[in-house]
Amino acid sequence: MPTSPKKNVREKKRLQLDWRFVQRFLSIQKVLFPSWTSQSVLMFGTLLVLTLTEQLIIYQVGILPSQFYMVLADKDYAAFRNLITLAILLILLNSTLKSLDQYICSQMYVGWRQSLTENLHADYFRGRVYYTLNVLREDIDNPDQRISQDTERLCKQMSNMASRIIVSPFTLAYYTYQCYHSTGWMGPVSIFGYFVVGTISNKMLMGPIVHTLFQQEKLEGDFRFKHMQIRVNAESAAFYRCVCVCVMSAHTGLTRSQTLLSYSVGVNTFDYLGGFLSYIIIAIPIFTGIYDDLSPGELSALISRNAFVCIYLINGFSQLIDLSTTLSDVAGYTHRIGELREAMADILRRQCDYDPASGDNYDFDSDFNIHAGPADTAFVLDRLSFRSPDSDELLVEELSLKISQGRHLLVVGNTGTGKTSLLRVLNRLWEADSGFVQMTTCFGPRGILFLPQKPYLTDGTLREQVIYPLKDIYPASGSVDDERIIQFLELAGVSNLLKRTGGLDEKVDWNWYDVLSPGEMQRLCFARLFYLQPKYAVLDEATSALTEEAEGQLYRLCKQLGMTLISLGHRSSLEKYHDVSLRLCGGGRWELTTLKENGADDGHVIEDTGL
Ligand SMILES: Nc1ncnc2c1ncn2[C@@H]1O[C@H](COP(=O)(O)OP(=O)(O)OP(=O)(O)O)[C@@H](O)[C@H]1O
Repeated sequence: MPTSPKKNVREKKRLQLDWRFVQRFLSIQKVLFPSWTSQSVLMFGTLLVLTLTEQLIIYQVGILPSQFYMVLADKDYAAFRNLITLAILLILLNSTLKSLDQYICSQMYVGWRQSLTENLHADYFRGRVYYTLNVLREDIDNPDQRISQDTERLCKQMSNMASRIIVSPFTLAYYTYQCYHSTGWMGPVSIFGYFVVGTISNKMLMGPIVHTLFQQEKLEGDFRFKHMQIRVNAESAAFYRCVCVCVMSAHTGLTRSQTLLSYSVGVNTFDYLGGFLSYIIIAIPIFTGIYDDLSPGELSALISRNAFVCIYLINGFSQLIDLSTTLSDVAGYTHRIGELREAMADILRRQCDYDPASGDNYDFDSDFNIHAGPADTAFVLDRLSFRSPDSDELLVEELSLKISQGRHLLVVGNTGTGKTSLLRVLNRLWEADSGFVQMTTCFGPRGILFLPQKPYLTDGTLREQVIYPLKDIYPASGSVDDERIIQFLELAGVSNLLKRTGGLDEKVDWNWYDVLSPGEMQRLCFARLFYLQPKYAVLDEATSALTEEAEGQLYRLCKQLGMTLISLGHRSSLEKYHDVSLRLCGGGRWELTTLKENGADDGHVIEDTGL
């Protein structure tokens, strides 16, 4: 028996910098760097060359002061002039390289964000993954936020880290050598020891940050979602006069900044102590008399050079420690995105027996197992039983039924008895408990089209509303189509929209949901149905906001256009447009009855329209 998706809720583990983070991070890197010849790899290589060159220049700039000490002590004017020219050239070169480095980092950020978003979208919009994630799974909060904001922040942080991480091994190795050369083993050993102590204390302070970031992002998502709900349902909320979007996101922001406070005290202390350590290291060879034979000018030059080398080495380590702040953010975002990817892969494997890692293309329609069968049949249901996701009680038990062309079916029953759920099972949004659904017609504008209980409108022009889900003007010859669309808008009773929108192709600056009344929305959906003329129209209380008279007109039109109707509704007035009635009685029980002959009711509404 298939398990309910809601029972898949995984136990929440505390997320941190662990092996799971490494696995998730590497799997995201495979998306960002798909092959050795990919653009990201090329950019990364260029960045490596640039940052290394930049480091060579920085070294030259760093030892300039020691050369200045020498020439000033010797009062060598010609050498001083040459040194000034060299300094200006080096600084110009350095700033150019730095700007190029920043440019490549920002390009990498854009490229990474695009690749990762496309990769997430590919799975999110494959089959019915987005439905399962948003409606049925409770373990993945705010998938939309993970795809938009978290992806953006992850890519931004990684691009910020990129050049620093690339260059670290080289600078650390080079300056360790230079430090050893100037101070003997004491210098590098004390700096390494200092780094180890700093790393251990940072790791301890950083642990809670990854988890708080994860929690904060979750609450940020909930916060935005609440605002979005208010935005979409502003009028209903205003009637209730009860709007409360709590300040939860601000609250966790506070918790996180408290956690960050102790952490940044650690990082700052490490940075400042590092500055002093360099002088202690340089002081040792001076006080032990190693440099006693040098003149004051030579000693100043040496101290300056040594100070640069030691401070740069300490700075290299400090930067690594500073990077850990960014790393904790990267870990938080990586967990959120990694978790989403794993959940999507899991849904795809369960629902569609498809492995996204295989790289094959997945055809959602093939998922419906369209069987060769009688051409005049849409569904054959054989002993079908199903329940709602978080319930143990069957909504419908062992339902056997054939839905065929020309035999209009009305599904009735009390609220919550499972009428819409039957459609969900037919549409494979929910798994059946047992039994079998055989489909012989495909979903889509020409096969079976659903008009859901809540009308779905796009945010485009009036034409786009009518032709939805088709995207292009259909058929190719636009003018004929315009006539059809206008005629169907008239027949559906919403031709006034043409005036309000200013034409079929005028972009409107209002939200369709805010300005159309529920009845207008339902009528507009009927115009869509007339335009698409599917073989089967599934109408889920599609006329609930209309009068019985308007309902009658629209139903008769659908039948005259050759559609077979499968309707869900409460009104007894609907019976006269159907041949069979399926009553869901609750507790799994159902009754199938044949309704009396209704042909006489099909009055002529479309006369000589050529439709
Ligand atoms: N996503 C969901 N998760 C859990 N339970 C759900 C979900 N959607 C619906 N249900 C439950 O399944 C049951 C059947 O719902 P369904 O929408 O099929 O009712 P209906 O017969 O169409 O009712 P109505 O006449 O009000 O439209 C209800 O108890 C409902 O609360």
